[in-house]
Amino acid sequence: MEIDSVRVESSLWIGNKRYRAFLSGWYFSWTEIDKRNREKKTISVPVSEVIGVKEGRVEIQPQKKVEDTDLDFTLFYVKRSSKGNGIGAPWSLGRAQFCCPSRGVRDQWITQLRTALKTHSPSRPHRLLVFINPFGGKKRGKQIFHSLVAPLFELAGISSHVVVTERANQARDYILKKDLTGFDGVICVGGDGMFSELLHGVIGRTQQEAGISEHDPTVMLQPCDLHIGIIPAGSTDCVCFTTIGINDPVTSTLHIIIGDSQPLDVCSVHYQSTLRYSVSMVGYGFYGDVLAESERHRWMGPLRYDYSGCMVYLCNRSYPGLVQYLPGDSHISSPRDNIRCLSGCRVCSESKERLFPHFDSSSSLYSTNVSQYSSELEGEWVTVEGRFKCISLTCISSSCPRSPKGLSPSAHLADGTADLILVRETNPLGFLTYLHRHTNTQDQFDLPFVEVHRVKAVRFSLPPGEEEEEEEVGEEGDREIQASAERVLEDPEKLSSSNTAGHSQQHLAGRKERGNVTTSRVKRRGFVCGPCCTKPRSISVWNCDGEILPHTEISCRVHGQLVRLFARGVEDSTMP
Ligand SMILES: CCCCCCCCCCCCC/C=C/[C@@H](O)[C@H](CO)NC(=O)CCCCCCCCCCCCCCC
Ligand SMILES: Nc1ncnc2c1ncn2[C@@H]1O[C@H](COP(=O)(O)OP(=O)(O)OP(=O)(O)O)[C@@H](O)[C@H]1O
Ligand SMILES: [Ca+2]
Repeated sequence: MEIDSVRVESSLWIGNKRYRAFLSGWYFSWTEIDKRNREKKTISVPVSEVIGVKEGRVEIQPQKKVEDTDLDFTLFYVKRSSKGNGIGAPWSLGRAQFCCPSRGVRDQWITQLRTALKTHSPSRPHRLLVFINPFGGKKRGKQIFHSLVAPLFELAGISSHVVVTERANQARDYILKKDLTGFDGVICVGGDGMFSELLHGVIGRTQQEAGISEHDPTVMLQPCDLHIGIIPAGSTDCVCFTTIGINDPVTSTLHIIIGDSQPLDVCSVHYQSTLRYSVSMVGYGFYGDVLAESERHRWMGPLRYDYSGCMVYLCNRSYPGLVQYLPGDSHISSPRDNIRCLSGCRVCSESKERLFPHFDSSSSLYSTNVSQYSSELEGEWVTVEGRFKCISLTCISSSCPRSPKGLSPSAHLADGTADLILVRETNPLGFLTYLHRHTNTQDQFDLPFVEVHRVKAVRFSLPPGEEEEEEEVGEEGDREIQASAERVLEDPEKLSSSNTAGHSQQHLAGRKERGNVTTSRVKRRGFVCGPCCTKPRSISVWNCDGEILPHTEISCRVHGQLVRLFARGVEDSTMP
């Protein structure tokens, strides 16, 4: 065995084949040598993608040693599959069982590889806090974690504290209130709703600790260090799909183990003092109605969205609205430039300096006392008024299995902007064409009734005469209205009988428990639509990452690179 300061090299055997193995710099590679000493196929693994090095011949699942000698060691690493879904390809656990010429060489290899791992992969997590939603998606969260994720964590030497949730918002509250010392990240096993809980917990906690009032829409929020990992087990899994390229639990687990880090833009959605965060979609009109309708059919599982999508489509509604937006810098990028945000994206990495001009890289601290208020909100607002089939705002492309290229295919994960898509009133065929283009290669923005803008902030209001009649109900607020809202939450069918002061209750078929419930009473006008809703309505609801917002007139603002995920963006499948 030859060892110098930059390179370790020796002959090794896999079965009866001889290999020349090298560890140099960032890579470990092994090349087959045939009987005539000719070099054949080489496998090369970046040290940062080594999952673990074990003595002996180790199998995983069940993790056990098979018959071996003290000449063997096993290397586990990230293996890329060539068969993808057209966007990303799954990763699996690669395994190579090497036999060394002597025990001394074996021990040297194990030591050298483990040292290289520590040096070249310093930001791996050691301890994780895992939340499993047993009811998300097809209700397979617990099984997915125990059969696919936990054995890989064990192999990589990661310990985890697992909480199986018993109610909605438990994960969010845990992160906000409990001692998180010693955890290097928080993981959810579930869908976009579970991710949203972690997002609210992590952002809220970071602001509390930094003494920042997150409810102030003008304040510069403190970026969060605690990484979030997503093991997909939900119905849409949009955030996982967009940030990794596939919704596959093993691929997500491997990204977590190697400590990948992907910054992500987050949109804050404000109405007076209420606040929600969104990453994948703030949608009004079609997507709001689909969500409201789908909550009535939760029992259908992931299919509820397709069923509700058809029902709402057949209703053919459009809604009046006044949209104002603050454009992003069109010199940097545009939603129609056909540049896809891929792993290592230039637009995103160049955004960091612009987003954090006061970042001190030597101490890794973000100085908020230089300017507590963001200059990002300066600029000229643009106003658009009209009737819309749907209005969607997305910080990322929002690709998902249903729509592999997403709501806005050229959106960036971490550029500090969101894409605002305005689909004006059109005939049913036109709207179907728009929807259908989410599933094929045609440009969904190349339609006369669709416009898209890259923005930093958005405000939505109802046109004069359609205003929302709001009445805020806080924790100490009007108990009577709150109780009536909760009745509606329990049984949306009660909508028609729950009129208060002459107004019908908003279509709130939402989740079981909400912090600081705020309910709005909204005038409903217009025509009575067909199959899915028997009530007249000219006001829709907002779908905020799968949560129905209790207000119509909202203002949104993008916070660039506010959180970090255990991900790296979509890898370019055209690269070798
Ligand atoms: C003709 C085929 C058209 C297919 C059109 C597919 C467009 C899909 C765009 C998906 C964008 C997802 C954005 C992510 C949102 C998540 O934060 C959120 C929580 O998980 N998910 C949803 O709100 C879930 C939203 C799910 C929306 C599903 C809409 C399905 C529409 C089906 C319309 C069929 C018309 C058929 C006419 C006969
Ligand atoms: N134990 C629980 N009981 C009831 N609801 C829960 C529980 N744990 C979590 N939740 C809530 O369930 C909601 C949906 O969960 P999740 O996002 O995991 O699945 P999904 O809705 O099927 O997927 P998607 O959000 O991708 O459409 C979340 O908003 C979460 O707050
Ligand atoms: Ca963005």
